[in-house]
Order: sequence, then C-alpha cells, then structure tokens
Amino acid sequence: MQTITFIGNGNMAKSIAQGLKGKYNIEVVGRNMERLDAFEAALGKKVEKFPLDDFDITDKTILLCVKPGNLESVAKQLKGKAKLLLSVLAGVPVEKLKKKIKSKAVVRAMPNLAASAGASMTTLTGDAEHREEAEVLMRSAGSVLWLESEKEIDIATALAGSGPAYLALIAEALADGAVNQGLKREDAMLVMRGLFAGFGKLIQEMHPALLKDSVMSPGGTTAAGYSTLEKGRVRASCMEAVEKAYKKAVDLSS
Ligand SMILES: NC(=O)C1=CN([C@@H]2O[C@H](COP(=O)(O)OP(=O)(O)OC[C@H]3O[C@@H](n4cnc5c(N)ncnc54)[C@H](O)[C@@H]3O)[C@@H](O)[C@H]2O)C=CC1
Ligand SMILES: O=C(O)[C@@H]1CCC=N1
Repeated sequence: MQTITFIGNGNMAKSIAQGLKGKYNIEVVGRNMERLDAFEAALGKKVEKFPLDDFDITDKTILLCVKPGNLESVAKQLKGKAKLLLSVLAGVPVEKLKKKIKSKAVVRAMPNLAASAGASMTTLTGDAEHREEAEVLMRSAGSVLWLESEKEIDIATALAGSGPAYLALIAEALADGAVNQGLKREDAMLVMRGLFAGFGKLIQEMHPALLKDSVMSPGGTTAAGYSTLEKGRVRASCMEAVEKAYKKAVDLSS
C-alpha cells in the first residue's frame, strides 16, 4: 500500500485522511504530539506520527495541509527532497512551493470541507505527469477536476473552496427567516436541511435558471420572495464574493 505523509493535522488534513484510510498507509507530521494523537483518534486507525522538526521528506508523497502563512516556518523544519508535493494551500503557487520545499514534482489541490463527508469538489493543477496519481488520491475524498492553469484553481478556490461558507450563510439566513415568521427553530433547521439535501440532487440535473423557472408561479409565493432577493442584490453579492475571494487567493501568491 502506498504511503501518504500529511504535514499538518488540522481540519483539512483530518477530512482528507478519512477518505484515504484503508486505501493508503497514512503518516502525519506536526508540532504537537497530543494533537497528532487526537488526529489518530479522530481517524480511528493507526497512523505513524512524527514531530515536524527536522522531518526528512526524501522520496515521500507529501500532502501539505498547513495555512499559507505557515509555509515559510514549516518549510524550514523539513529536510530532503520529496517525490511529490501535493499542496492544499489556498493561493500559494507551484513556483513558490518549489522554492520553499524541495520536491521532484508539485501538484496543487483545492478541496472543500465536504471532504469530511467524502463529498469534496476538488480542483487540481500542476505537474501533468502526476495528474492521474493526484486525481486518484483526491477522488478518495469526493469528485475531482483537473484544471490547466493556476489562475483557474484560484478562481475555483473562490467558488468551491470557500463555497460551503457562502451556502452556510444562505442556509442559516433562510432558517432564521422561517423562525422570524414563527416556525420553531428545530423545525426550521430540519426543513432547511431537507431543502439543501433535495436541492443538492436537483442541481446535478437542472440548469439553475430552469430550476428557478420551475418553482416560480406567476404572482405566487416564490415570485414574492425572489424579487426581495434581487432587491437585496444577492446575485451581485455572490458574484462580488467570488471576485473578492479570488483576489485574496492572488494576494496570497506573493
Ligand atoms: N478549511 C477548509 O475548508 C479548506 C482549507 N483549505 C486549505 O487547507 C489548509 C489548512 O486549513 P485547515 O485545515 O482548515 O486549518 P487548520 O487550522 O485546521 O489546520 C492547520 C494545521 O497547520 C498546523 N500549523 C499551524 N501553524 C503551524 C506552524 N507554524 N508550523 C507547523 N504547523 C502549523 C496546525 O497545527 C494544523 O495542524 C489551508 O492552507 C487552507 O487554505 C483548502 C480548502 C478548504
Ligand atoms: O478560507 C480559506 O482560506 C480556505 C481556502 C478555501 C476555503 N478555506
């Protein structure tokens, strides 16, 4: 079984490791042994645990899962040259990764929080020779799409990487709206979750505009609510949110 070495043991590392366990041997590298023990307990499977300081990455397949701001300090503590560096760091380009961490090949991956449920939408780009290997690996955590440029992965970061947070805002706001009109909180949450479960299936098959047209009757309840969303500039705000998140990814590249 191939071994994957996680550097970082936070949310994203844990989520991806859940998908990989059983298919790959897992090693995890971090600063704090208690946190590494917690990572292993959360995974419910034996993993090899190593301190970060002076860790030798020679010929390993690394899954780098630290924050972009920690790249510098983490890189300084590693020695050797990896076989493949797979980085989930938002915005950090291949060139910068290559400068900081020695590796024969680099691939960027942008998963999302749904990796914890095996349902990430993960985009990938980088060394095309490792496309197949990276796709197979990340498919353990959901769907994958290889993109041809780093600009595209930065845009996809704004859409699917950050997207769960944007949809969570909509989900919470809609449930709050129902509570505001008098529905019990627990009922509002159940109805909202059911709405998203069904919508998740429908949107796979229908264009969003046709889906909307199918729901909105002339002079009906949906039309009444929909015009309020347009007045509130929800459409423009979503487009601006993607723009701001993309620009932030570009900022992180320097
Ligand atoms: N959370 C999300 O939904 C997504 C996160 N990402 C990317 O995943 C990466 C990790 O994010 P999360 O797992 O959410 O963060 P997290 O805060 O849960 O985990 C970060 C990890 O880095 C370690 N760390 C922090 N400072 C360190 C240092 N100075 N030296 C060594 N290790 C250090 C922490 O101990 C932890 O293991 C980020 O680069 C982010 O861009 C990508 C897609 C989605
Ligand atoms: O907010 C962030 O920086 C990370 C990247 C994509 C989702 N979360």
